Amino acid sequence: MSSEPLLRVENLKTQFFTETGTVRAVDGISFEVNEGEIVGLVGESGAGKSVASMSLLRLIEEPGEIVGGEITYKGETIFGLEEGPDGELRERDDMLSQSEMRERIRGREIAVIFQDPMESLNPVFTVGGQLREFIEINRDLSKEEAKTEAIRMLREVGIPDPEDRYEEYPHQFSGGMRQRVLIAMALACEPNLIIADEPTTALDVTVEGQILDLVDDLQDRYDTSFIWVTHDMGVVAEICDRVNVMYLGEIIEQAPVDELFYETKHPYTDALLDSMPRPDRTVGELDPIEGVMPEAINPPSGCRFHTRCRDAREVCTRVHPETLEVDQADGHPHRAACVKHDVFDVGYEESAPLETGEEAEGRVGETGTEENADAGSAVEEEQASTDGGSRRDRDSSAGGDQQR
Ligand SMILES: Nc1ncnc2c1ncn2[C@@H]1O[C@H](COP(=O)(O)OP(=O)(O)OP(=O)(O)O)[C@@H](O)[C@H]1O
Ligand code: NI
Repeated sequence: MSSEPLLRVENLKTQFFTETGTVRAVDGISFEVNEGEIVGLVGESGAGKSVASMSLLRLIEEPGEIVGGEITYKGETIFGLEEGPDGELRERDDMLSQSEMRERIRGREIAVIFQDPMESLNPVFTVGGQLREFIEINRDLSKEEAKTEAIRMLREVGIPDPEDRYEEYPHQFSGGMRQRVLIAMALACEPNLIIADEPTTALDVTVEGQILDLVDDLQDRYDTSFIWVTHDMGVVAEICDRVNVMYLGEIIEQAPVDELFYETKHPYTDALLDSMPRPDRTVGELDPIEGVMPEAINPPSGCRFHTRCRDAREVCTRVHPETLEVDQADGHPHRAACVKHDVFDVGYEESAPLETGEEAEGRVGETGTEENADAGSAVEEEQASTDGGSRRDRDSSAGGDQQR
């Protein structure tokens, strides 16, 4: 991509400082959103998708904090740190202020749609009234103009009889209709970017399909960019142009959508795809991912996925892989954080296969690992980390992070 991306996220880190320790919810993620793109953020529950989304709008609350990295939107700094005279990291001067975020960015430039419309809609006011007020405040229109615009938006997102439905309360709308209202609200200020955090998860498949079609259609017409958060690879396939796969606070694979599905480079993505219902397979063939995702408070050493990985070898317990470019597709990089790829060059081929999951329990898995022959020539050096440094020195107190 030649032009500057709309949004650029570099090495973003968000942590929660809890009584039991530091939760590294987002741990150094980098990605971009270009004009008019739908970019997926996919991963299991707890991967850090929502925390990442909220960080982009600086909506992280105590005990959470963005502790590192940079967020740039249209060349402006949403978040950025620099080293002060005392050597401490501090917020950069060019970082947008809280009031600029509130008045200029949130809603107007970057809007959010949440999973549960009932949390975003007030049950005691009419749907139309809430939409009208939102438009009135954010677009400096008169009450009458805002009402006309609200009805137009309701029609635009496929609410039948919008003049009548305008007067109704949220509980009189179905789940799918409420979600349409939230999409109308997000679109109302014609933002350049909409962050949608699992907005269709609570809906049945047919309604979900309708909403995804609607978004596709609106995206065409308004050229809005989206960050689409989901745990569902089916949704990713249907709607995304490019995808970021998250595991335990990290983006472990990043590629254009077809490339991700057909040229998968990370075993976790493979496992996610295998666990997804597909028309060419019966439900009986579904292969759920072994085990559960470990706690973000004390992630495994080395590659965080090694405890569940079919391809894990001894080296994976020691080397923490960066997310490196392993291929190109349609002018976009295909990045993956798995040392089995040659660019890592840490001795994966020579390393002894690990016994994980069912193999460790004595039942040999059908995915059986490759030849054992040359195993054992361990590689000592660790992959140098390009860690941008954290704002506070709290990192070291968290424990369980010996690999950095
Ligand atoms: N307020 C908080 N205090 C402490 N830990 C938190 C807080 N909010 C989130 N976390 C932790 O941050 C990690 C990432 O959570 P997040 O909600 O981003 O996951 P997610 O990928 O959105 O999952 P889901 O699919 O369930 O929505 C989890 O380990 C979670 O427990
Ligand atoms: Ni979430």
